[in-house]
Parts: sequence; C-alpha cells; structure tokens
Amino acid sequence: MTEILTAAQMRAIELAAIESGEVTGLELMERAGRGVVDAIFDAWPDFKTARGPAPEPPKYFWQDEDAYKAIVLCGPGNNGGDGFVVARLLRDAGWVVEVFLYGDAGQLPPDAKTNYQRWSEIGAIRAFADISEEILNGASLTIDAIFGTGLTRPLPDEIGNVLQFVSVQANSRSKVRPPIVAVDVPSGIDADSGRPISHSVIENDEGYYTPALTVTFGAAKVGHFLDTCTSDYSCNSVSDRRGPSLVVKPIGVEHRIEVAAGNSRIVDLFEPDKARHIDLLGRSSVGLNLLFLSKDRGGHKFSHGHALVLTGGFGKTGAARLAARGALRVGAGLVTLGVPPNAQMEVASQIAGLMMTRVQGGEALAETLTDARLNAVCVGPGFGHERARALVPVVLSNKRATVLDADALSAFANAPEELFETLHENCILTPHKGEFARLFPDLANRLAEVPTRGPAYSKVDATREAAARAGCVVLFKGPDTVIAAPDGKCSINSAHYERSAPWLATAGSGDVLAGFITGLLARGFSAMDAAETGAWLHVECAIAFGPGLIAEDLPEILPKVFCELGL
Ligand SMILES: NC(=O)C1=CN([C@@H]2O[C@H](COP(=O)(O)OP(=O)(O)OC[C@H]3O[C@@H](n4cnc5c(N)ncnc54)[C@H](OP(=O)(O)O)[C@@H]3O)[C@@H](O)[C@H]2O)[C@H](O)CC1
Ligand SMILES: [K+]
Repeated sequence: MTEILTAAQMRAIELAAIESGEVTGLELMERAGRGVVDAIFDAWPDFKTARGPAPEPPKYFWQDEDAYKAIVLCGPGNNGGDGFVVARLLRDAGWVVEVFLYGDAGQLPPDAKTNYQRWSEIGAIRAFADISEEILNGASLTIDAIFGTGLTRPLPDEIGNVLQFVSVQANSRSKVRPPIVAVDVPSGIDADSGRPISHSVIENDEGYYTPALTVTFGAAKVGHFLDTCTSDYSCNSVSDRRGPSLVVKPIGVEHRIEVAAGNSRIVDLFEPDKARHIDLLGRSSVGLNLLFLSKDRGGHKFSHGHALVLTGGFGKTGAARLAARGALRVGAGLVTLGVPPNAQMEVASQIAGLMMTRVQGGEALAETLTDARLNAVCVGPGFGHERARALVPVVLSNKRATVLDADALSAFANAPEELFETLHENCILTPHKGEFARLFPDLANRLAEVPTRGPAYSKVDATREAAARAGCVVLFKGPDTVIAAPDGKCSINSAHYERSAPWLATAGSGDVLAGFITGLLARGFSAMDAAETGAWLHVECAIAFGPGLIAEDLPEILPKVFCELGL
C-alpha cells in the first residue's frame, strides 16, 4: 500500500518542511521543476538530445526548427512557478521555450515571482490571449502548469478555451499530436476528487483532456486515482498501449510522508482524526495481508473455512458458479453452492470441486446455516429480487461473514434502511455505480452534481458516508474502486497508469470479485482485509492474463499470481 494525499495534507507537509527550516519554498519549487524535466527525459529519451531529427517512430511533433520546442502555460500560483522553473531548465537543455502567463505577474506568490523574474531575464512571457492553435501545434511538448492543488473554482473562459483545444489535441485519435505534460495535476481537475471543477467549459465529445504524463511531487494525490483524472482518452501517451503515465518525483519532504511499513503515518502527524487516511492499492503488495494467503503444511480443508454461495434459479446460476470458483481458487477449504430445486440439475453438471446443497426458502437456508463450519456466505449474483428479499434477512440474522452483491443490493432499492438495520460489521457490500445509487440515492446524486468549488465531493467521500450509514464495509466498484469501513478507513484499488486493466470490464468479473472476497472471509480475513485483498488480487489477475480476458479466466489465473507472490 502507498500513502496518497489530499491537497490539504500536501500543503501541511510542505509548510512543516519550510517552517522547520530544513528547506525553503523556493528550493521545493526548484526540485519540483527539476522533477518534471527529469520525468520528461525519462519518458522520451530522444528529447534529452535537445535537437532533432524527430524520433521515428512515433513522430512526436512537426519539426521545422533544429531544436525541440516547448510551450509552457503558467498559472497565477505556485503551479505556475513550477512552470517557470521547467521553462528555464528546458532552455538550459537547449530547447526553444515559449512561456504564457495567465493573470497579473505582480500578483504571483513570492517563490513563483522569483522564478518569473529568473525567466524574464532569459526569455519572453506572453499573455494567454496570444495563444493560438498554430503555436500549440508547432511545439514538441506542451507543459500545463496553470493550476495544481490550489484550484478552488470554475476555470475562467480564457483558460477553458485553451484547455478545450488542448483537450482536442490530447484526445485526437486520428492524428499524432504533441504530448502534454501536466505539472502536479491536470489543470481544472480537483486534486482531491479527480473531478473537473470546470466541467461545462472544457468537456467535449471526447471527454476531458488526458495528459500523456502527469508529474506530481512527494506523493500522488487522491484525485489522481479517481473519476475523470483516470479517464483514458489520450492516444499520445508515453506509450500508447499503456495509456497515460503518472510519475511521483521526490522533492525531499518524503520523510514526512509515510513511505514504509512501521513509519509514522502522515495522518498521525497532521490529522489526529485517523479516518482521513487513505491508502492506495497499487503495484506494491506491501501492507496487504498476503502471508495469510499461504496455506500451512499441516492444515486440512476445514482449517481454511467453508464458504456458502447461494445461487439463483434455473438458467440463472452462472454468476454464483463464477463466484464459487473464485472462492475456491482463493483458498477457501470448501465451497458449497446453495441451489433451489429447479436449478439442481443445471448446477450439478457443472461444478467440479464444489459441493451443492438444496436451498429453496428461508427455512431451508436457516437449517443449512446450523452447520457452524459454514463461516462465510455470498449472496446476490444472479439471485433475483424476490429470492433476495426472502433470503438476505435469514443470512444476516445468522451473523456469518457475508458478501452482499448484485441483486442482494438492488432488491432493497425501495427500503435500504431495512437492509442497513440488519447488516453487521462482518458484512461487505459490493455495489457498482447503479447499485450504489439504488441504496444511497442522496450520496449518488451529490456525486453526480457538477462541482463548482474545490475540494469537490469525491467517490472517497461518498463511499465513506455509505459505509458509516450501512455499518459495514462498502466496496464501491468501478475502474476506480474505493473501499471504506464504517470507522473511515479507506483505500483505493487502482487499475490505472502502470496498473491499467481495461479487460476487467467484462461480464461476470464482479461475480468473481464477490467470490474472491467470500473465499478470503472464509479463510478468516477481516471484512476490510478481505475486500482490499480480493480487489487487489482481482486486478492482478487481469494484468497477469492480459487482453482477451473473460470472467472465467480470473480464478484460473490466480495460481500464477500466487506463484509470483511467492506463496
Ligand atoms: N506542495 C508542494 O510540496 C509543492 C507544491 N508546489 C506546486 O504548487 C502548487 C500549489 O500552488 P498553489 O499556489 O497553492 O495553487 P495553484 O498554483 O494550483 O493555484 C493557486 C492560484 O490560482 C488561483 N485560482 C484557483 N482557482 C482558480 C480559478 N478557477 N480561476 C482563476 N484563479 C484560480 C488562486 O487564487 P485564489 O483567489 O483562490 O487565491 C491562486 O492564486 C502545487 O500544485 C505544485 O505544483 C511547489 O512548487 C513545490 C512544492
Ligand atoms: K497543472
């Protein structure tokens, strides 16, 4: 797990570092600008040479001069200050650089003003009004240093119009365009929520602009992994196949940010309210309870738990069978499918390795659950609303660790409070966007409103509120899956940037996820650990399988993922 920060947390760290006397704001800005230029040269090694010929393939630009040319768009705050540093360093590296400033140079904050002056001594600064399509198209690279973590309100039209064009540039699939590098955060995107504050101004048919590369400082920001910030429109990224890149450059304040297990966490230092802490489930598995996934040599099947996966009726059992297969592969000792009589034949012919028991109504289910060895239940995939309304209360009253998915959630759309009253701390709800809106319509509406102020209401906020209301863990699915516990503990399971897994968007993939989590519950994981580990493994499986993935492949590739983890 990796710590990710809100804009306020990052500001607090920066301030503490400056106030302690260990670094000046100006030095931090210099390191930030240097970080951007280093990241550019890492991403496009040809740019280091400062002069053409244009790299082949791909063609990054239209070159009509010897030197590479950068357009640097600077805003009125410290993000703009970083832009002036980048301009100077690129020029030192032999580039032609054109700088544009939004706003009044006299109003720049002190460190940005110093760097403005340093640049003024070596180059011109023009107003935003002078920017044209021709200028932007004639560059090898555009640097977006307009706004970073300080964005508070909708963008003025003048900036919106430039970003509108940049957006078309970045998103064009028909032409090779000069890449865009965002300093800290793509301008107009709120650093906490990943949502555009300026929605109406810039969004076009192809969506918000996606930089080829975003370079952020010290730690990634929460918004980098949420909502629009993770949309994947760019065809002009560092590597087209991989999609947009996010690079975190150190600026010397990292000792103040929790980086490794055992260190004090940022939240302990700056926010006594531990609930504000947010983890990122990224490439690193550090912090996940993976050792617990190994099976000790002396164990037998009952020492790894017994999961019950309830199925729907005839013709509707596929989803639950996928979940059951996931539960078995993730290591539950036994998995039993609870099947209504009309689906027995269908299930019996397709369940190698699984067991089956007859579960028609509430009485039969209560009887089944008298077996205390059944320690985890999955209910919802392919279940049907009627069956869910009858059986979910029985499952919940038996207080087993339980995953409620799909129909087990939607069936309570008219009376979510009824469901919340019966949930307990060992439950996990796994809604996708539509199911979330059925159970938490007010939170979904708030999330759907176009934000007019930053920090904007985010998927993290909504999931935390939902978990507190439901009194159990909520895993809000999507390409930006957010997992929250009632006490506010929260993580984002990222499937973006170097962990991009677009093939996961396939029918049945959510059923397998519910099965993974149920299997982990059966193995004794706590609800939050099971949700986090299940979601993380789910993405790892998709990455391990790659293109062509269908849901059935997810459980089958899990052994390979386990092997690579050294289990
Ligand atoms: N955190 C670090 O360790 C470092 C951060 N650096 C860089 O600094 C920015 C954050 O700088 P900050 O000055 O706080 O914020 P911004 O540059 O993003 O923007 C603030 C200014 O913009 C005005 N503003 C905000 N929204 C709008 C808008 N919609 N339209 C017009 N103007 C807007 C705001 O004005 P106010 O009236 O709201 O005060 C500010 O003037 C961070 O992202 C990093 O890039 C350091 O350089 C390195 C260390
Ligand atoms: K920016």
